[in-house]
Amino acid sequence: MKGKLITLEGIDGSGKSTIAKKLQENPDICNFDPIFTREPTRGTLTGNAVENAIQSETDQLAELFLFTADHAEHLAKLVKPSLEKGKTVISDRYSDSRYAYQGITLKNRFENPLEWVKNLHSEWTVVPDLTFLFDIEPEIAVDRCGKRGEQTKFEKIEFLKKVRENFLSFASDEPERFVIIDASRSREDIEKKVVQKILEFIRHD
Ligand SMILES: Nc1ncnc2c1ncn2[C@@H]1O[C@H](COP(=O)(O)OP(=O)(O)OP(=O)(O)O)[C@@H](O)[C@H]1O
Ligand SMILES: Cc1cn([C@H]2C[C@H](O)[C@@H](COP(=O)(O)O)O2)c(=O)[nH]c1=O
Repeated sequence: MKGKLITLEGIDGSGKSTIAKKLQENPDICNFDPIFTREPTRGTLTGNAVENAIQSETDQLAELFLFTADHAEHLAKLVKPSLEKGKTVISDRYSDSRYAYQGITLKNRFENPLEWVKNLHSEWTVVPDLTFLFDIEPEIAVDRCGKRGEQTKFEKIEFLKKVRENFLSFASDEPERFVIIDASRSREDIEKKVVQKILEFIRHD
C-alpha cells in the first residue's frame, strides 16, 4: 500500500477531535489533501450499531465484535482503497482504541484480554505508520467533558486511568510509531506540534 496511515489516539476528552478539526482547516495539511476519518465510523450500519451499543448495557464481548466489525468495514470501504490510491489517511481513533479500551472491559472474560483483542485483528488489520497519543490525566479530561461525560459509560476516571496505562504501554513498546503529545497544553501548542510532526513524516518519506 502506497499511502500513509496516521492515527490520533487517547482517552475520552483528551482533545483528539478538536485537533482533527484544526488539521482539516490547516493550509499546510490541506496541501497534501489527506482523507479525514474516524472510528467509530459515522452514518454507517456498523457505526450506528456501535453507537447504540455504547449507549446501553451491551455485553462487553458483543461490544468488542461490533467495534471490530466497524473497523473491518472502515478498512474495506475507506482506509485500504485510499491507501492504495496513495492518499494519506488521518483517523480520529483506530485499532489502538480497541486494544486499550476492550483490553480493560474484557478483563473478567479472558486471562489476557489485551492479547486476545490484538490477536483478533492481527491477520487482517492495517497497522498505522504514525500514531499521536494524546496523553492527559483522566481528571482533567473528564472535567473538560463536563455534562457530556456524565452520559457515557466509558468516561469514568478509574476506568480511564487503566485505559491511559494501556495507551502508554503501547507507546513504550513501539516508540518508532508513537508520538506522545502532552494534551494538557493549549490547543494552539498541540496543533503546532502535531502539524510539525506530520509534515516531517510526510516529507521524510
Ligand atoms: N487543549 C485543550 N485545552 C482545553 N480544552 C480543550 C483542549 N482540547 C480540547 N478541549 C476541550 O475538551 C473537550 C473534549 O475535547 P475533544 O472532544 O476534542 O476530545 P476527544 O479526545 O475527541 O474526546 P472523545 O474521544 O470523548 O470524543 C471539548 O470541550 C474541547 O473543547
Ligand atoms: C474506536 C473505539 C472506541 N471506543 C470508545 C471510546 C469512546 O468512549 C467511545 C466512542 O468514541 P468517541 O471518540 O468518543 O466518539 O467508544 C472503544 O471502547 N473501543 C474502540 O475500538
